[in-house]
Amino acid sequence: MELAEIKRGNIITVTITDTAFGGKGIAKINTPDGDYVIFVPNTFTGQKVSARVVKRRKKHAECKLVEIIEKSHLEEDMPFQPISGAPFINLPIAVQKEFKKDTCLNVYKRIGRCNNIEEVFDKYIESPEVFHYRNKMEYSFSAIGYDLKTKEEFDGFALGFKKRGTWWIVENLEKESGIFDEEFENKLNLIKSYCENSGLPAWHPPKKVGFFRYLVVRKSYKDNQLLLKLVTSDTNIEKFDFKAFTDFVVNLLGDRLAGLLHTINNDIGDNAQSRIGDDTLLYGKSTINEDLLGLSFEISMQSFFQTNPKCAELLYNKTIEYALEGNENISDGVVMDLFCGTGTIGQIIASKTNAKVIGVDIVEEAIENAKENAIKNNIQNVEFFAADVNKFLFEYPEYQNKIGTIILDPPRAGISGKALKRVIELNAKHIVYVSCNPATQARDMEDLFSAGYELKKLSLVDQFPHTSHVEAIALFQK
Ligand SMILES: C[S@@+](CC[C@H](N)C(=O)[O-])C[C@H]1O[C@@H](n2cnc3c(N)ncnc32)[C@H](O)[C@@H]1O
Repeated sequence: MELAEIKRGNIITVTITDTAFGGKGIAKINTPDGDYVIFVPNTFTGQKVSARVVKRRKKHAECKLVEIIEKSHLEEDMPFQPISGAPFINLPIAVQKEFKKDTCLNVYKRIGRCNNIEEVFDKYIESPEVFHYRNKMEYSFSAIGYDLKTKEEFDGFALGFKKRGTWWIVENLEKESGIFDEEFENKLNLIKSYCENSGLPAWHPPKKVGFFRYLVVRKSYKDNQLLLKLVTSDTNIEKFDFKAFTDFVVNLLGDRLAGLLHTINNDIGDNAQSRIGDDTLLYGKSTINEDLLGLSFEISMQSFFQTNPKCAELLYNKTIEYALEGNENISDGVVMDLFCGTGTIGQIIASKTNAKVIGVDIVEEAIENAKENAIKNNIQNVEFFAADVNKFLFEYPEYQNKIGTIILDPPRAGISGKALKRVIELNAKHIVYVSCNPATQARDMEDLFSAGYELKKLSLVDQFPHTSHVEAIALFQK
């Protein structure tokens, strides 16, 4: 290929020769000035792909994957429908492990300037279940579909996942994806047909009109039950028979249906906000139960709960091991569980020690769940606050020098600079930093090192098989 073909908007064909952190495939063009590098996310060494150029720079270009033309020699055939959320499902798990481990450790060296990462690296924890491991899925409706057989777009009614690289086209899920509940996904087509036959239209993302928007499903592995939420706009809502829809879903899922919710959302964006709104309970209950490490958790639709619960037990075991390591006097100080979600980590620590534990999360529903869960688990030495972490630490300066241990588990974007500064001011001796994004965790390492913390141990957990994502647990001490 010629360098002249690398123009914004052009579709190019390249062979991937290497894979970088985050599942970014790399292709190269030889030029008299050295290699020109082309990045194509969600591709792997050995694949021949077509990709759209989205950014052209002097030495490299960023592209979006359009299609995989030829599989990599490393890939195997799988009986699942390929979806954009599981781009590496055809790669053996051992190959995924090697690339995740190598690229993550490299990020800690490059961004975190952590030159002894190999020495402090503790364990790569594999997911106990490689397939059907997720406990939550979000399916989109769209009036613009993509037929996987004819490889053509169609106007009509689709329910499934977004086509790679688009926010407006949906590929119908004709058979299960291999990462969520097999029985449910094989019935999704029936839900799609029911909705389509109602005569109301699927959402048209570019025009921002239509009725059916999302179907969100949460699964309890403990009870083998499903909690569903249908998100619609309110356009012509009076024409939709919710009673008949409820009867249909009850009939379809039988005892497996824990509850069915409906949410109206007229938000024109295509973000997480578009899935939330005031819920109406159409059937059953609005929460499901899950057991983790002997504790019981009630979870609502909005509350964060680790998406791979069997692997989360291993993640939490390692987190607790790090929190207790060289920390015999943990019960003398306060333990803070920042970004606590439904309070899982805080409750496990509280159940194993006499320490006073404080949990903070911004989602009020999650904190409500956390409080109820603590009562249910008969844990008294824990207190939960619904607040922004930064504001909470600002409003409660009295905790400074009283905190022995901090657990940090921020969302993918990481902790804000301001909040990290406040965490550092708390002057805790032990920080266990759990992260679903090693890049932002590595970024924050520099500040922790400058504040006198040393990275003692780091483990990676394969919470998300078949994606480029990996969870990391780092133990810092001073
Ligand atoms: C990765 S989850 C961690 C959840 C929990 N530790 C667990 O394992 O279940 C990140 C959490 O951070 C919360 N969050 C995001 N931004 C926040 C903020 N500014 N202040 C407090 N919590 C926040 C989210 O609601 C979410 O529950």
